[in-house]
Amino acid sequence: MIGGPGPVMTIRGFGEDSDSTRQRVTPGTARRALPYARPYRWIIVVLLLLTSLGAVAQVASPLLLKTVIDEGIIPRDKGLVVWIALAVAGLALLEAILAFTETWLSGKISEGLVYDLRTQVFDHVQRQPIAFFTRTQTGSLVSRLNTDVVAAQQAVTTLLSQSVSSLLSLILVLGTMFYLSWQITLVALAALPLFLLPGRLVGRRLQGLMRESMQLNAEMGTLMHERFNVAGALLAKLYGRPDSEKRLFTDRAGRVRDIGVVTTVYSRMLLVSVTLLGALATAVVYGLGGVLVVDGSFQLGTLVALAVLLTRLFGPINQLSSMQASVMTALVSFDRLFEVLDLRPLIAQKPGAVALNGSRGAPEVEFDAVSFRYPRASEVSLASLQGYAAPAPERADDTLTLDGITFRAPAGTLTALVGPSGAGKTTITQLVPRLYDPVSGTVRIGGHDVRDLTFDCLRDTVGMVTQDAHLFHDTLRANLLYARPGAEERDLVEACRAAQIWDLIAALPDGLDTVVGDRGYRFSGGEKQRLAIARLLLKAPSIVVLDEATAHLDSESEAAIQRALKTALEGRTSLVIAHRLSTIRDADQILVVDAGRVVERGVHEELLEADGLYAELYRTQFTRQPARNGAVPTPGGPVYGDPNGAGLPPLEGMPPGGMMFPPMQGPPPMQGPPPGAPPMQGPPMQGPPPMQGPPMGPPPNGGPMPGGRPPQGSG
Ligand SMILES: Nc1ncnc2c1ncn2[C@@H]1O[C@H](COP(=O)(O)OP(=O)(O)OP(=O)(O)O)[C@@H](O)[C@H]1O
Repeated sequence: MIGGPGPVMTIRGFGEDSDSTRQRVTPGTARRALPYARPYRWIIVVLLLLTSLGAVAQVASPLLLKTVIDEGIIPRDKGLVVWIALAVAGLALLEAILAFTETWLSGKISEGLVYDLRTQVFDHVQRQPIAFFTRTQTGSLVSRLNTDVVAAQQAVTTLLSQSVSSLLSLILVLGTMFYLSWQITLVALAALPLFLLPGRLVGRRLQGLMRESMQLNAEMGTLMHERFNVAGALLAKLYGRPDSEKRLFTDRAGRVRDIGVVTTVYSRMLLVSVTLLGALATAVVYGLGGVLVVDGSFQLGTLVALAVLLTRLFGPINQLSSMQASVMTALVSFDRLFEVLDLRPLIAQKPGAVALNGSRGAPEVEFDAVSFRYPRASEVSLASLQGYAAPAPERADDTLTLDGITFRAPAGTLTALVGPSGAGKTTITQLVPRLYDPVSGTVRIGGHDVRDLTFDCLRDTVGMVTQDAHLFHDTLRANLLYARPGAEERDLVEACRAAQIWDLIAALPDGLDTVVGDRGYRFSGGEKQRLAIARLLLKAPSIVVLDEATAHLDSESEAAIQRALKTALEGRTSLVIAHRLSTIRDADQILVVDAGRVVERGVHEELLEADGLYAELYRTQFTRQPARNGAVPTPGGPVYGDPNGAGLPPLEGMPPGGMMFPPMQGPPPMQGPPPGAPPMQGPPMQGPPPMQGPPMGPPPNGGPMPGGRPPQGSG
């Protein structure tokens, strides 16, 4: 959610959305919640026994009080007084032991429940497809795992520790009172329905308030989450204004405060009304009982015992009536958790899914008439997790993002995807590891429909490096081991070396134990991508899906990434969203994607010759700078660095192989001097600094491009 400049933007959050907050608890929620107590049934049985024993102890002490007054103090029997005093002390000790054991047992149950619910929800959420996460607010999701889980647990604990003991206390206290004085007990019983009324009335209101409060807390959490991660903080620093940011937060925190006040008032109202009723009933007992004692039809000890019993009668009633309210509010939390648990992952592993035979080398990737549209929010997520209430019902947009994509990427070859922005290149690559499923057509790996393969197999087979490679806020080592937990130190070093990042890591004081900042913000874009390549190399997948960085990199990083990629793609079936000249030149096939379709396909020269979209893209994307003297690379003409064009001079204005940028004004920089030329002193004039790494110019012998793709089978 974004706070606009100036006055706080009106945000249609869930606080104002009646549907999501006033919604009643789904019928059957309580029945569904009960099985969560099943694993603890034996502890629950012991707990119930102990609480029942506690209830008996509660009734025993007023009876001892009556005995000590009527049979010990008034008849002056010192021996009996001492014995009863000892019994009271023993009873107090027993109650203390019971209370301690009950707390321990109920703690075991409640924390166990929190653990069970959290792990279940976490596991369920992590199985959701990527579309779920693109639609969901992280803060709201985290709130479900924190606040709702705890609220749900509190209800179960309250129910367990209070329900049986309160009910038993009520019965025992009433029975004892009846035995002592049926008249006074009848008066107390007459007041009983009054005690249940506030719980019933306030409980409903509390339920609504609870749901709203949870949602407002989640909104506040989301805001903090969004603003305090590095990307959000950066955006806020660059575009946000501290005052409007503060106002936005103050607004949300204010709503949390307001609802907190109302909730407290309602909860307190419940307690106060029950206490008031209790006090009124006690007054009746004092009045009625006192008159009976004065009349001599009642003993003093009995009146004292009745007064004490009465306080123990209202305690359980109070608990029972507030329990009703707390269970009702807690059902809201269970309901909100079940809502998440009921969300069936749109992409799931098929029963009987198979794994590929890993020993057969890199498999082929095939798209067969694949069409795709991004799932609608309602298909993958929950309105209450998306943070905004949709202003209107979601538009049914059935426009296809991909329309009938068909191609084969033969085993061990490089397929480059090029096309205008928004054409669908990333979408195509996301169908290979099943981040999404097509709406029609089939994506195959090694001849198998990807929907028939196990998730483990897909994870092992397909490695993906995105432009903005994510790193966890942990050590470099932990980030690398995430791809292959069992990797040894030398494997890590080797992968880092191959990814051209080892020198940098070795130079850090803590080496591999350096902690990466939030989302890898400690490293530059180029460094992060090389770390991601190292992670990919550790995983050693047989299919590589790569989105080349579009960012301008200095020539050194560019060359380093290129070398890293050379290793990463070697001997693997690769699908690369190409932004580099060297990639499209070295590609075994280029697919030109436009508006969700493959509009051209072939190799570089063929496509240039066809003078279609590719030739246009080539001129605009790959050779941005107008050439010297206004010349542009000639479609179909000789290509600098082309193995077949050995010895041909570079096209004017075109950077040497592997370099998309920068534009050249002078002769192409070379790492080494051209054959026969005197060694170059200093950087070349007017051009970018000389490249480190593989020479960027055409090889003198007309062989394959250095830094480019090795000949088939070399890996
Ligand atoms: N998660 C998503 N939900 C809905 N639509 C999406 C989603 N991701 C992408 N799109 C849309 O799908 C279309 C294709 O996007 P895609 O990212 O595949 O394009 P691209 O060719 O990779 O573009 P670029 O070169 O700019 O990265 C775009 O119109 C985009 O707006």
